[in-house]
Amino acid sequence: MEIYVYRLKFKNRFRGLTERDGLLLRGRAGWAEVSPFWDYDDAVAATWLAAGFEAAQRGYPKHVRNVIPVNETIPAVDAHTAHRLATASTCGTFKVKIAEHPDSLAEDVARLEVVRDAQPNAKIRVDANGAWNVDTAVKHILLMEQAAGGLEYVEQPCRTVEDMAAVRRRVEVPIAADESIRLDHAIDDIKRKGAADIAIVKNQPLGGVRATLERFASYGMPVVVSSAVESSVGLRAGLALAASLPQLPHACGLATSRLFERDVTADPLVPRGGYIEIRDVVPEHSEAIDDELIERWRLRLEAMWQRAERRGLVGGRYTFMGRFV
Ligand SMILES: O=C(O)CCC(=O)c1ccccc1C(=O)O
Ligand SMILES: [Mg+2]
Repeated sequence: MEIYVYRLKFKNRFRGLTERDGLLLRGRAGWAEVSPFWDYDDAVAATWLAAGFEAAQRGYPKHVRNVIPVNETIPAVDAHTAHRLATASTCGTFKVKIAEHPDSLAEDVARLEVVRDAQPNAKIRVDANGAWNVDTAVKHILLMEQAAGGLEYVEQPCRTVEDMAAVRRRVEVPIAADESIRLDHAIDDIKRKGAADIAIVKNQPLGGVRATLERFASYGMPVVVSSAVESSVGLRAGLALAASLPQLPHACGLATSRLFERDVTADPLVPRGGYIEIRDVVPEHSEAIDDELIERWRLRLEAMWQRAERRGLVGGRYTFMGRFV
């Protein structure tokens, strides 16, 4: 297996980041991505590695559909930019990032109003990334529901399962769990406490397509497959997961390629008419990468590979090829 480092630039700041970097794996079955964020430790990163290793060596399980409905992702940008992004989109569902800083309510409301103005018939969902306490969540959700003229769901309004459950009892808008699943692996607690209506699932943090599919039956609620803002190589794995689920009642959060200035391919996985068609992706581009970043990835890969090997998630040998060109 050959492993390369890639780097891409965001058009607008996303999750506080201006760029995205990670590893591209070429295995027996094809290309795959491993791109844990830098704030994750080696134990967490090993699970992300398992997802990419499996995809590169074994490919993906059988699909039950070839096109995946997706949401447009509107980052926490100013109202003018949000309006432009929403107008340009062919998607029937919009996910609007909100609550990016403590005083963001007025900006959040304005962003939702312009998205609704640009897309009168679309479904709109919001993602608070766990920012609120229970009272703030209840208050803001009601205001945002008004601003958006209805919300499909609110993703992770509070950080803890208890608070999510409390909010869910007090608002009618459905609640989706993301960080509670992807970081805390608390699906059993979510079910026990009645904390969510929908589960957000992400391929890399959950350890790959097969591991996530196996767990799906026990979730007991609809799932939405979302990206970890990967390159099109990583998005391809998310599409494979969405394509293998027995039911897919909601649009998936996989339309994130356009958040980059330029993807790893000139033919990226972007929606047409609100759907992404599934196909393999062969990378041919990365932004320039300095030696220091290459060295950081080389060391991190060694550490996560050791961890994953001890857990029986990877095997054999790899060749670290350095920067991808
Ligand atoms: O779901 C989407 O539309 C985009 C993906 C996304 O928002 C995201 C991307 C990287 C890390 C966290 C998140 C998140 O859903 O919170
Ligand atoms: Mg989220």
